[in-house]
Amino acid sequence: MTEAEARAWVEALVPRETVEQLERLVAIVLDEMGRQNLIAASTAEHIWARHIVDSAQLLPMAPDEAASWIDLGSGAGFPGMVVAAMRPGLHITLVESRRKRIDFLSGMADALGLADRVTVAGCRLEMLDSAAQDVISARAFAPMDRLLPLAHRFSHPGTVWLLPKGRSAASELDAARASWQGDFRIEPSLTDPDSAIIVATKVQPRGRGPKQR
Ligand SMILES: C[S@@+](CC[C@H](N)C(=O)[O-])C[C@H]1O[C@@H](n2cnc3c(N)ncnc32)[C@H](O)[C@@H]1O
Repeated sequence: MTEAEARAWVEALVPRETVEQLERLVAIVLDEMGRQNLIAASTAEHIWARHIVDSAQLLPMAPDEAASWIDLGSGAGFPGMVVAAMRPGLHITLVESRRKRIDFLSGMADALGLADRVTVAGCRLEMLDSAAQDVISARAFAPMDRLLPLAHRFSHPGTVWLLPKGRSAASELDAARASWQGDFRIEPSLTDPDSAIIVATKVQPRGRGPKQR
């Protein structure tokens, strides 16, 4: 997907004000790159395809009625801040443990006018109080067999898990299935033929009955 195609894809999906908000997000991330390594430098020239659309492509996979979303290891705000900009009505928690990135995310939420719907949880996920969420996302955070035990306490029986992965999607899923059950599927990525998104629901440890909300 070229940068022009990526922008056109976004423009077809959201109103002009949201596109402008995403333009500000892009400018803020690129400006911060002089101070900290938020995204791989090689991807900066392709930020609309590699980061904006790569994040936004999760939205159609999330239920329309979702009201809460937690993004694990948000880094520069991908995918969580993009989702917050594109889906009004959602409350999003961005979990990030590195001080400079926490400050960056808080500043960006303020600058984009999203601070009332975005909570930056500036701590390690392991330290965050449990709170069930309708959607859990995590891009480049941890392999599934480490992520599911860490994050399962943020789920309820209807939670949708959206996990962008590289080539490892199928092998990670196989490994996780040894200890976890649920409805799992792998969706192709729009932005990279070598990548995929694991979509999961009803995730629970093997051998345990349905978890009560
Ligand atoms: C490889 S980066 C990915 C960032 C972003 N999701 C993306 O795809 O561009 C992983 C991020 O997770 C954060 N992180 C790693 N372990 C964490 C933990 N246990 N709790 C919270 N954040 C964590 C790191 O500080 C880093 O910003």
